[in-house]
Amino acid sequence: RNRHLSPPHGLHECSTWQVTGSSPRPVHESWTHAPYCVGTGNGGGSMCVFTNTEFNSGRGIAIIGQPAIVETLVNEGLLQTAAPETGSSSSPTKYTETERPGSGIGLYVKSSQSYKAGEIIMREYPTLIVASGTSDSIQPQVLEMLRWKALLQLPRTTRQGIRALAQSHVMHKDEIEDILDSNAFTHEKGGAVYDLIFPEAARMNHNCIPNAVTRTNHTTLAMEVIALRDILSGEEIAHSYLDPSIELSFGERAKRLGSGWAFQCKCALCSGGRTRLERSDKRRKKISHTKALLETAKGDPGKILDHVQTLLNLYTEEGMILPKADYYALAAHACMYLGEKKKARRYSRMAKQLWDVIFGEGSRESESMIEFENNLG
Ligand SMILES: C[S@@+](CC[C@H](N)C(=O)[O-])C[C@H]1O[C@@H](n2cnc3c(N)ncnc32)[C@H](O)[C@@H]1O
Repeated sequence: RNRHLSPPHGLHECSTWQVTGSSPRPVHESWTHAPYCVGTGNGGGSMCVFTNTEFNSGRGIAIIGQPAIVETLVNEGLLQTAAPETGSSSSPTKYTETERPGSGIGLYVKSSQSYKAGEIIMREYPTLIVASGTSDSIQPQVLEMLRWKALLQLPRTTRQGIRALAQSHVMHKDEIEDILDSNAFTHEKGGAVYDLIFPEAARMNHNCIPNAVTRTNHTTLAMEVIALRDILSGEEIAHSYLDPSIELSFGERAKRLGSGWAFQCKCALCSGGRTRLERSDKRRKKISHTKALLETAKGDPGKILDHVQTLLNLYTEEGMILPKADYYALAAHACMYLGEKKKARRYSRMAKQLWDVIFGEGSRESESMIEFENNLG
């Protein structure tokens, strides 16, 4: 499916971002329009459009899905807004949308502004949700009609914002389907998959060496974009549409981005010339090879530490930040087995620092490193 891939395992989990507010309102009071339903023809089920135009200070939200799934989402707190979005007075933006040839609109840090590693760049609530299974259990024309119904029920500004998003214009696709394919973020929750439209976050371009990462709140399905490293004035804010924990060569990335999103990548690495690309491909191959060696080193902390240090150096040279967290943690454990407490503590802190960024402070991953340090004595 042509979607922003799910972030690497567990990345969507956000255990620290607590939702405040009262208990959810009854489901029947949640919508400003009567739910619009069609039978799916599969065992008498139905697929509906649920819309609340007042949600999120009048930006609105429309959801396409089976009533039971949507009811569960609402009961779990979907319609509670937990924290201000960026762009509000309490959270002004330090980035701006700029159009550049080759990659269209992207998000760039404003002049004399910057982000620190771990800083929240953007927080946004979804405006359109398509619940999983929807496309498998319903005729394409009916689904197309439901998508249009959902869009047309949204407030005009929101609708215009969604229709202004990028499209691939390939294969005479339906407009809304094309917008979803080019812009939706996928989130998994309770065995279901949701395609989510965040009109602002959707302006983020792909980069093969991302400086930002996204995480989605499990309850509200709001998305946060976090700086993976310091991002300076004028720099583009970009995340990876591909799973950054897999080292793909330039050719493989080009193939996946072409078939998934129908574009040729113009990020600094991909347009940086042959020498740079060849070096990167070689390094990524070496990373894969070292990972394979690591698999064979099980039970030998000395060897594990050697391979992990090689990997960490290669990731640093390549500018890849996200995959390092797991290896910092592994290095910490290897050092502990080798009796090198000081080094173990250092690696453990590096793992925690990165997991704080990726999953949030207080996340299971970050807490595990605190426990590790406590057990070190
Ligand atoms: C989610 S949108 C990103 C925002 C988009 N540039 C816009 O103008 O709204 C995805 C589309 O942006 C373009 N794009 C994203 N990353 C790119 C990159 N690294 N190089 C070239 N085009 C890119 C492609 O057209 C892609 O289908």
